[in-house]
Amino acid sequence: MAAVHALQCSRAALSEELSPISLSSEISGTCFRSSSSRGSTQKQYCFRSFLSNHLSSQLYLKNKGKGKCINRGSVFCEVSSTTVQPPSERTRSEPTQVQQGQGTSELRSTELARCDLEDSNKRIICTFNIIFVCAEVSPYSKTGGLADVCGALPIALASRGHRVMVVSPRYMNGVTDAKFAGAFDMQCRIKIGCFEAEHEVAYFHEFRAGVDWVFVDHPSYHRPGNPYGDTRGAFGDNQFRFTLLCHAACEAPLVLPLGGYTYGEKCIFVANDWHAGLVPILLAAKYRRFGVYKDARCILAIHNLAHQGVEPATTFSKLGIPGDWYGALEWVFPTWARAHALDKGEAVNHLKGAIVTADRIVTVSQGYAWEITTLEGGWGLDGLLRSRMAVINGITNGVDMDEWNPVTDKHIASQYSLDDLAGKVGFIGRLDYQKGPDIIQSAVPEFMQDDVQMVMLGSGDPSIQSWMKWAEATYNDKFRGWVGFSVPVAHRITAGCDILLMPSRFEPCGLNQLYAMRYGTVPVVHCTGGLRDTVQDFNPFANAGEGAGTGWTFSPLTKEAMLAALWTAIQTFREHKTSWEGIMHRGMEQDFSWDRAALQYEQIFHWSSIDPPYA
Ligand SMILES: Nc1ncnc2c1ncn2[C@@H]1O[C@H](COP(=O)(O)OP(=O)(O)O[C@H]2O[C@H](CO)[C@@H](O)[C@H](O)[C@H]2O)[C@@H](O)[C@H]1O
Repeated sequence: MAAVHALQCSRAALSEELSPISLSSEISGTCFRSSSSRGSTQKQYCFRSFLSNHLSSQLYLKNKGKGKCINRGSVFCEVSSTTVQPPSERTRSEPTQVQQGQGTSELRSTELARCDLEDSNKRIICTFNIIFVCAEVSPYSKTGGLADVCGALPIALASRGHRVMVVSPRYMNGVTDAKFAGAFDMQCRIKIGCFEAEHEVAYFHEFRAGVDWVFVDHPSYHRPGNPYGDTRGAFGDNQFRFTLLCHAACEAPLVLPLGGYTYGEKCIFVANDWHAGLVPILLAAKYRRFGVYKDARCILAIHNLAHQGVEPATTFSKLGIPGDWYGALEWVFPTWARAHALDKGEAVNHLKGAIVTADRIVTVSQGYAWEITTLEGGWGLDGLLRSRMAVINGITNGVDMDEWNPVTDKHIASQYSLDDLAGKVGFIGRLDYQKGPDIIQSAVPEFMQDDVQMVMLGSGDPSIQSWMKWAEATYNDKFRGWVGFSVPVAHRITAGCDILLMPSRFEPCGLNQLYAMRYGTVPVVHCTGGLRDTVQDFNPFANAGEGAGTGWTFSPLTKEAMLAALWTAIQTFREHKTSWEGIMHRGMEQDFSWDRAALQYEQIFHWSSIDPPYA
């Protein structure tokens, strides 16, 4: 009970900004700082990072002493009796599995077998030079989960002994510029030939948490708004801006003397989403054919297949890619998607280009790795993805344990109420088709009849934004809608609600349900993608009546199914307190640390370096 009390204490009240709803009121306490659960969680985490740092350096020294290390540039690689299965054997049967329509479970068990990382921890004794290329990275720039991943995974990899650089634009929007204050001009200028001109870019650099954070500076990154657009919509020159990023990222390991030494040619690039999609093509077309980057590899990390970077075919000649590589980016829309009779549907697709040239492909959960190879989840790329099935893996995202820690979270207050039995339900996310806010919209009139309170945070679709304002006015004592993007409010909602609702139509991984579980907030989610992988349905009868599961999943994605799951959850919250505490406990006890995912990424890097370059 003490632990649960501590958990309850850490469930802070929502912010003053969300008042006047009193989401939690009566009992206040300074609470969780003295919580025993906090102590143990922190200790375990510290011990794990200590152990992994210690192990990687020990292993390196040990093998160096035995003369087992080959120093290949800056990559130390053990020649060992490793039992890593050759990629061809490992993957031969997989496309067949999917074609035969075997279920997800078979596929998942194959994937799990491939990422048997308990074991790989013992046998992989390599360090890599790793270059992440991404359009946004937390805490410097963020609109969503891509930034969270690119801000945390590199640190986890660096703590395991790898040399890691993250390359992202230096956005100066007049509002969040101070976030880049620790990054200094490296006085290194290069000229990039693309879009019919030579464009000079500069590099800014900050070394933090063991990682080289490199920011590409160019006037096109200096404007109000977020990384992709402003209040009037997406920027019209995004293709140019991210083409520039890809070129600059490919040059960075060759030209930047970070800590006195360049990263050199022998590196592993991790190209994130379409914005970095030209990286594997450039490596092959611009560099490798002239003998540069012969030993480099590129992993494509797909966070969201719905965004592909599709532009008119005529833009190909501006990308700075040799003309004979047009086929890699070529994309033809199906007839039904063409605008008019003379429209030939010809386009270039940056993500498609990366899919056909990357050495390996990673998605952010195993469920999503399978979904993108299906007609329903492939967004037109399922055929191509099936053809590369042998090199696709799913690795579930982790959680930044420092940023999302209910024990030390500076954004949340400490008041809470054990007696407040009105279920508090929250939603955090972009207001767009993917996240299913329209399903919530359709359910709210019925849902508000119950003794519940609901808070939504997000921005996007103007019609949903206006509806949130309408709902707040209509159900003033029960509903709050916060239109905008606010990390502190996201933390407060995660901590203050009893239930987090995620009716996503598709969800490659989803981070909010992971954050929620870590904060003892119970997720109720649509059974799809990473949500299905990470939330286990509550079963009160499992474990000899002790119960099992960490939340509720519902399917199909309808108002009725969602309300049924919500009402079951709320009834459990009200009438079965012990079961509820069990669900909270099990959620909080899960290991969502990036250490686990970092191990799996290491395995992928290792496999990619066994195979010759794909393109
Ligand atoms: N209005 C708001 N104010 C403050 N914070 C807000 C906010 N709206 C969203 N956020 C924050 O942004 C992040 C969104 O995470 P998601 O997992 O939903 O990612 P997203 O769909 O953007 O990205 C894609 O990439 C990620 C990472 O791989 C995948 O998990 C995901 O499934 C995929 O769609 C969370 O940290 C959330 O708290």
